[in-house]
Amino acid sequence: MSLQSIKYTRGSLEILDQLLLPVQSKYLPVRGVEDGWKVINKMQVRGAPAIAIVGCLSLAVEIHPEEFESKKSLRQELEGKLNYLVSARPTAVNMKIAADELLVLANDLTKDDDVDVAAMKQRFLNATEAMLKKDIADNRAIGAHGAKAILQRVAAAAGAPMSGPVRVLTHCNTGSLATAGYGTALGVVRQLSELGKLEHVYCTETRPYNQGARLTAYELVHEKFPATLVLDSMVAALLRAKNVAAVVVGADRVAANGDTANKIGTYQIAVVARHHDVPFYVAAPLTSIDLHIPSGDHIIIEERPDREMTHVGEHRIAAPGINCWNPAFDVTPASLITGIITERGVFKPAQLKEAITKLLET
Ligand SMILES: CSC[C@@H](O)[C@@H](O)C(=O)COP(=O)(O)O
Repeated sequence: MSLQSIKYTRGSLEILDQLLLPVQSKYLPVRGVEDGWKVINKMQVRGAPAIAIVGCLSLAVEIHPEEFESKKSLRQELEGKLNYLVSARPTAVNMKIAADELLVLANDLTKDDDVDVAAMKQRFLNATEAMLKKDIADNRAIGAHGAKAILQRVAAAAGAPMSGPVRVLTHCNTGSLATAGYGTALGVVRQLSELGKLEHVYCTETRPYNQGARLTAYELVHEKFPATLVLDSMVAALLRAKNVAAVVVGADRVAANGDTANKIGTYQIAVVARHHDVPFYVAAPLTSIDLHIPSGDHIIIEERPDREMTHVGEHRIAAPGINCWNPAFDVTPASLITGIITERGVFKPAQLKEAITKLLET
C-alpha cells in the first residue's frame, strides 16, 4: 500500500508530519483552519495538491460541529476562512483555485431558495471531501498519459515500434506524500513501473528542505522501485553518464503560456536537460494551471527562512554571519518544457491555454 499523507473521516483530519520523515512516522491532528494554516505554512504538509486538500478539509472539520444562523453567516465564514488559508503559502495555485470554486458553490447555494442552511453545509462538506477521490483519479490519469508520452517518444527516437524500460529523473517530492495519493510526476514513475517499463528512477536530494532525499527516496524505497538518490549538483553528470530517457517533475503553478513554477532547482535541471537533448516533462493536475496569469513573471515566489539553508535539523552547516537567499521555487520557461502532462492529456506549452480553455468549457 502506498503512503498516506492525509487521513480524513467526517469531523476528523490528521496529516503525516513531513518534517519528521523519514525518521519518524507521526500523524498530527488538524482540528480546524488555524491548525490547517500552520501545518501548511510550516511545511508539515506540502506539495501543491496536498496543500489545497488539507486546507479545505481543515475548514470542513471546523464547520462540521458548528451550527449557523443563516446561509449568509455560513457563506461569510467560508469566505473569510478560505481567504486566510490561501495566504498560508503563496506560490502553489491549487489552494486559491479550490477556494474560488468553493466560493462559487457557496454563492450559488446561498441564492438557491430550495436549499436550507443545513443542506448548504452538507453540500459544502461533500464538495471538500470529493477533492480526495478526485485527486487520486486525476493522478492515475496523469500517470497513464505521462508514461505513454515518454514511451512513445523513446520508441520514436529509436525508430522502434515500442520502447523498452526507461530511466527517468525526478526532482522534489510529487508522490503520495504531496497529494491525496499516487502522485503526479511520481505517478508517471509509478505507471511506468506498473507497465514493467521502469528500468530506474533517479531522484535529486532537493536542497535545502531535502524533499527528494527525505520524502521521495522514502516513497521509492517503500515501493521497492529501482531507485538512486543524487545530489542536485550531479544532474549534468547524471544526464551525460546514465542514459536518462526523460525528466519528469511536478508544478506549483503553470502560467497560461506554460512557464512553470516548481521547487527551486527545477529550472537548472531543465537547462541541463535541453543541453543533453533529454525531454523535460511537467506533470500537474488542471488545478495547478493558472490561466489568469499570462506568464511566469507574474508568479509570486515564496522565500523561506535562512535557517532552512544554514541548518540540517538542529545542526548548523553554514558559517555564522553569512547572508542567505532562499527562494523555495523557480520558474522554468515554457521554451524548455517538452510537454505538460495533465489528467486530460499531454500538451505542448504553446497549446496549453487554448486546450485547457476548451476543456473547461466542456
Ligand atoms: C505534486 S507536488 C508538485 C509540487 O508542489 C512539488 O514539485 C513542489 O515543488 C513542492 O514544494 P514544497 O515546497 O515541498 O511544497
